[in-house]
Amino acid sequence: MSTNIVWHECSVDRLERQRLLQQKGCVIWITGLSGSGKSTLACALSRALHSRGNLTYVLDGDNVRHGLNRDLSFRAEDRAENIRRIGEVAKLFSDSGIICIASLISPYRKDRDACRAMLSEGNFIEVFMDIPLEVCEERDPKGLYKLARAGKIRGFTGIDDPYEPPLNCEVVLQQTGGDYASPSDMAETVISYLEEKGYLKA
Ligand SMILES: Nc1ncnc2c1ncn2[C@@H]1O[C@H](COP(=O)(O)OS(=O)(=O)O)[C@@H](OP(=O)(O)O)[C@H]1O
Ligand SMILES: Nc1ncnc2c1ncn2[C@@H]1O[C@H](COP(=O)(O)OP(=O)(O)O)[C@@H](O)[C@H]1O
Repeated sequence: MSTNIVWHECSVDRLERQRLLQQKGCVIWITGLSGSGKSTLACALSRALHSRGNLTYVLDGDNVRHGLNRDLSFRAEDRAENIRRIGEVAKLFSDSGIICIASLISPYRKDRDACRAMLSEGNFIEVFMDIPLEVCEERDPKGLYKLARAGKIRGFTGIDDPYEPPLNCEVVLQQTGGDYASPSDMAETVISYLEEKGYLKA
């Protein structure tokens, strides 16, 4: 525990950074099962916003586990710590004025809500990839569901570990008609939300 520490204020503040970037910093938190399309959406969204002149940064669970979170496993306490750390880093990015896109399973509602509580009202935009387990399992791009079904991976989300869907999130992406929206259509849905809420201007 850190004790005897005092916050040091800097004269260059969030508003000035946002004015420089002509946008508002925020966190877009993409949650969903493995294979639901979180990373694909994160990259499509980052690309689409970048093309419009908006500065973004993607924090992908898989990628952050290669460095900052390499010491964490997939048991509940370690997932909670993974989410907490990514939440704290995302908060710093949003304070810098950047649109931070965090894409990680983040299976527990309590952990996601704790990240929401770190940010000011409105600055945590939760996006739920509402894709059924059967579809994710059918996609299985890394072959992990197959390993989990064979008992070669224990505690795999959706198979023998829980996923708690959001109850009240800002954006839900799901099947429309008989088909799934393309990643770029999904990115446009999120961008429309950001535009409507005024994040894409200072
Ligand atoms: N046991 C278990 N359960 C779920 N996922 C597993 C597991 N073991 C490894 N993987 C791979 O790790 C990726 C998920 O990492 P995250 O940091 O997003 O997970 S979490 O938010 O801490 O739950 C996840 O990546 P995505 O498929 O992109 O979601 C998997 O490739
Ligand atoms: N909107 C989509 N429609 C159809 N397939 C998709 C869509 N988004 C992603 N995919 C495919 O689903 C698989 C999993 O996507 P990925 O982004 O890696 O998911 P996650 O990060 O949630 O594990 C990949 O093979 C990807 O090409």
